[in-house]
Amino acid sequence: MAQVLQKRLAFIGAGNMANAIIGGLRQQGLAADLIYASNPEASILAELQQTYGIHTQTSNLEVARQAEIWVLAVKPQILRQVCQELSALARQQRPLIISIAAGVTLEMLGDWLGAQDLPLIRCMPNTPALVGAGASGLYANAQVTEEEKASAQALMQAVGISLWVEEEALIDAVTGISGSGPAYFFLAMEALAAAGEAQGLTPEVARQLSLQTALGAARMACENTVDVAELRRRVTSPKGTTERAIQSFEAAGLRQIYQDAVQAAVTRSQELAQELANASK
Ligand SMILES: NC(=O)C1=CN([C@@H]2O[C@H](COP(=O)(O)OP(=O)(O)OC[C@H]3O[C@@H](n4cnc5c(N)ncnc54)[C@H](OP(=O)(O)O)[C@@H]3O)[C@@H](O)[C@H]2O)C=CC1
Ligand SMILES: O=C(O)[C@@H]1CCC=N1
Repeated sequence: MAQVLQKRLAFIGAGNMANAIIGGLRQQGLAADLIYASNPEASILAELQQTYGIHTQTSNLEVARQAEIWVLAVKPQILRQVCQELSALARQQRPLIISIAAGVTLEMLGDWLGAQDLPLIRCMPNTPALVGAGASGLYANAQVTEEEKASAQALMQAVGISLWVEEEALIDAVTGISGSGPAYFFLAMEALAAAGEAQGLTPEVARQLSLQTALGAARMACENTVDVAELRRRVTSPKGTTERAIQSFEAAGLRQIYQDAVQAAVTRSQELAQELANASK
């Protein structure tokens, strides 16, 4: 965090993911004065300004001009246009540019920014950054210095864990596991609460039991040195209730369901890259 504290950050695009990172950074005590954000919609910026006290502008260029680190946080389909808008400034100012867009490769970013020799990082964060429990994967191009890597690492570590991957293509895997992953667990919580209602619990009791169980299990898994499979076994009494439930999950092919779902997300990330490459031609 100390490294990042000295750098000004510009978030280009202030939607869900930028909000989560900014909120997490503010909660961790990063000075509001060091954070800038741009978005076309002024009302979104007014809310951000009010909640977090950061600098906001509708102009991407104005915000980018202020910062040493740019976080490109627009939808993949908008990123080309945004990069082209920022390309001259990027070449003149040479900030560290971190893209969080799913599917957009470093090569595409370089093309769109008009230079392949800019320091670029692909980062795949997730929304639990908002509560300091994010998980990010990072990959840097050869132009990124060790000091810049440390800044990116410090930035993302301020809002959770941050891990480097060895090949750029593995960012697609990170997207399928942790980028999209919070939604998988939210779905599990929804489904467990619905099952509770089906068993006669009130919606509120079912919701609270489902959420607290998810929180408790996640905390035990993260805070314990014991393997998760062993934690599961400790809940599963021989001939007891959990055993029946786990048998039901296994019979329904839950492990394969996870493999297929992650593969679907990874494939979509690769498809996005292809679609964006085709659109650039
Ligand atoms: N949401 C998530 O959990 C994760 C998202 N990501 C990646 O983060 C990126 C953003 O996703 P997310 O936050 O969900 O999307 P959002 O749509 O919530 O945020 C994108 C923001 O960019 C704004 N925007 C649109 N055009 C421009 C422009 N020309 N210049 C500046 N800002 C613009 C949008 O404004 P408006 O709404 O007014 O158009 C919107 O507020 C994506 O590339 C996604 O792949 C990565 C990891 C996780
Ligand atoms: O759904 C998406 O495409 C983005 C990327 C990872 C999470 N949300």
